[in-house]
Amino acid sequence: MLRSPIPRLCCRSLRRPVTWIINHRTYAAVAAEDIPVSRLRNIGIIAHIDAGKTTTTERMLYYSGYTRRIGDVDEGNTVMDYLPAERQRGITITSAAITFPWRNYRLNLIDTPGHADFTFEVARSLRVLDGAVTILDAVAGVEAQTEKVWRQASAHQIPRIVFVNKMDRTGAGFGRTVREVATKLARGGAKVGCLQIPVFENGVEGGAFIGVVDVMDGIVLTWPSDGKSDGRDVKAVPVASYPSPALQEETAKARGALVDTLAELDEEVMELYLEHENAIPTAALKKAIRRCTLGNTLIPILTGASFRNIGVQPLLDAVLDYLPCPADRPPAAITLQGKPGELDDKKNDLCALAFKVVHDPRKGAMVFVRVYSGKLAMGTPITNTVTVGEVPMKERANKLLRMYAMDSEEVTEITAGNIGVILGLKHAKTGTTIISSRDSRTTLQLHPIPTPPPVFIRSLEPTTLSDAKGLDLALEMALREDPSLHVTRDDETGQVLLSGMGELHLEVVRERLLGEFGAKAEMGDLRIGYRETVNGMSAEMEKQVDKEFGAGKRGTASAKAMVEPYEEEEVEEVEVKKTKKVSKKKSKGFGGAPEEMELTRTRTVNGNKITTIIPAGILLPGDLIHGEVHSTLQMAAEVALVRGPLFSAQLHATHVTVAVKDLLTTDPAPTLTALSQAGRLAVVEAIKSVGTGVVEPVMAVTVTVGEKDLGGVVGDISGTRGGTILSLDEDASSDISSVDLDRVYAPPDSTYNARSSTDESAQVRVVKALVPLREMIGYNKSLRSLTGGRGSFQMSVEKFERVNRDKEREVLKEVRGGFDF
Ligand SMILES: Nc1nc2c(ncn2[C@@H]2O[C@H](COP(=O)(O)OP(=O)(O)OP(=O)(O)O)[C@@H](O)[C@H]2O)c(=O)[nH]1
Repeated sequence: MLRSPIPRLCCRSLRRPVTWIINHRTYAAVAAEDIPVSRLRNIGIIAHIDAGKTTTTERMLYYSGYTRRIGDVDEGNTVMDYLPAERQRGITITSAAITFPWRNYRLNLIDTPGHADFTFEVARSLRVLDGAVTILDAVAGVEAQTEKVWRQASAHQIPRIVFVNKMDRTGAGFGRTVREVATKLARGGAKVGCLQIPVFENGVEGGAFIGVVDVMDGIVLTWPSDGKSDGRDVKAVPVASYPSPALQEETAKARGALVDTLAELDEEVMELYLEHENAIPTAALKKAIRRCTLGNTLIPILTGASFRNIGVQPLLDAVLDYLPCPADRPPAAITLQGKPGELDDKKNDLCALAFKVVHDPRKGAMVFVRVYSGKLAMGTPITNTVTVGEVPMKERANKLLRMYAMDSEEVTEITAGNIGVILGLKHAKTGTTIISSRDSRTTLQLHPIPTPPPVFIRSLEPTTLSDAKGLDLALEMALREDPSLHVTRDDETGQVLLSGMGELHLEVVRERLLGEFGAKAEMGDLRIGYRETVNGMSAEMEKQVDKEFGAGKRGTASAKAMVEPYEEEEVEEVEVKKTKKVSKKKSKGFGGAPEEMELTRTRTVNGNKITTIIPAGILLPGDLIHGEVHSTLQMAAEVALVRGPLFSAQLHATHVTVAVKDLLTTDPAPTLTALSQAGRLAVVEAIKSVGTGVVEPVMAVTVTVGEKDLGGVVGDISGTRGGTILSLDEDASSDISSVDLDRVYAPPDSTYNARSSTDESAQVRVVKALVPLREMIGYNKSLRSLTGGRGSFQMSVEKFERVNRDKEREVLKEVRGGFDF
């Protein structure tokens, strides 16, 4: 081990907490529009449900001077959880964005939900964040949803710091949690580094949790433990003068281990060590911590107890010191003309991503954007870009806001690296890329935000006929806000079917439709979102439509279609191909020469693949462009796939090929309408000709139980419920074997506080399994009786799977009724 004694303290380190006092000058400095990008931090707070994300965020707002009192989740008066449904339940549902100052930096912070039903909310926030703070409960350690959001953040290579919260609770274990981070979260050679160790009343030995040691600066930071303090009165004492030799010894060990880790990860530190031996300047080490964190090779770990107002200010410092500013991040990935590339953010052309839409009763649709390059000025005409072959939409950014959770401030521009809100947009929705209308790159797309497939359905009916319009309006708002919500209409019953990610998701949607959006409707029981899939490959079906669409507007077109089974792929793909040469023809009334080659476009939507074809030699009427014809066929196929012939369910894992056969009229609008109908009828016919079977959602289930309940829980899942156990205890995908725990530094856990690792009944075991959603009905109750109320579980959809004949019969019987979950 490299030796690194605690540095001799300079006055600067002792004065540090003074910078935690925010005054009005600091506020004005960071509110300025032209704040340098290096002083910006776009940060997310991510974790398992109840880890303390909102509690921590509320302290951050208080210490920054943004609020004058500390919001309390349990009393339902937080700034961040402002929806009535959130305050009532004490959980976060929608990620709130807030801007506040710390030192002379501006932080844009997003507090994300921890419940599995709202994972999409986390996914869309991660798209626009530069760094994240992962909060862990020191008693529960690394929980299932933390692992999930951690993986999501890893996919975007987002640098993270970990905050081990709730150190005041009995059973808290900092060392144990650090080791869990090393085994469950650290991937690809990344290492953990304790930037702090906890301080208890009796030093390291035990008593109440009162503070932390800043391992780098060698300062003990303590907070009053009387329960009355708001946490501003922090005491800073050099560890060398702190009356606990054990704490001094532990701090030296922690610092040595941190320097060791840095030397392993960072060449500069290794060189400095050779040069200075054991007196590497602290400033150089801190720079190395930043480099390694940004490179995702180091996971810095801090600790505290937000509820007791302990440890939040140093966490804010760490956000500034170790998490990236927008300029530290790699250029955003884009596609231009369907080809992948990187955004040139040095160019001053506007490029922004709409990552969230919220309907405010007074302000209307608020479109949250992150600006990646250039600047968005008030009143700018903007273009919502499209994929190849679609028509871009122009709108105007009438008003711009900077958000303070539910409050806002009007601004004149939003510059690169910043997050803000546009008011007055009618079309932009979650995932839309926005550029200036002067820019010709209308196919420039920042990577889309994928939406997960819905697995639960509830029907919805207006209370009276006159309430139908209000319900439609409310649904329109809900859909633009929440892309993980899907709405279909049952033509036969006139019912609206809402589908979503889980029971809680749909319940919250219901409350918002009826409460906030003022709809009057009855909601049916919860049902499983089964789907249909085609039984095989169909023959080519042809349909012609020859109709009058409005006075004198005749449209005649024919289309042909075929369907076949398809293995689902994860990412949306766009592909435009030209094939086969043919001779040219000209025809009066049609827009110029026919295309010489067949044009093919392929997309995956909703677990299905759709190929649209304009064969060579087809003449387009009027000024139609090929993209419009492709989009018409695409929409026709999508509509046909909404309802299968077996029980009117959404089709899944189906590849549709739909082609223009003939466009026989010269007026573009009615010709396209005729083509749309012909395309839909041809696809419906093709699906009917092969027939369909039932596919069911299969869930990834994580159950957390005590050691003594493990056998019963596993037996129930693999026996009664026909599930497949993937792993017992640790995450199957974690590379535990490659982590040498002897080389991971973590301080010993105080015997007073920590759960003993030999106490079998208290040992937590994690079961991971794949179980059909149908078999998870009533699981809440079963788990409660199997574990005496001590077990908990989470599930999210993993895949859809074809069911066998017997089960198909049962499902068909069942889809007419509801379930009691
Ligand atoms: N003892 C203790 N309790 C805490 C601490 N931090 C948060 N809590 C409590 O833990 C519960 C959950 O806290 P939240 O802040 O709502 O957790 P969250 O992670 O935001 O939860 P979701 O938004 O629902 O995912 C609340 O009852 C808090 O009072 C802490 O440091 N110590």
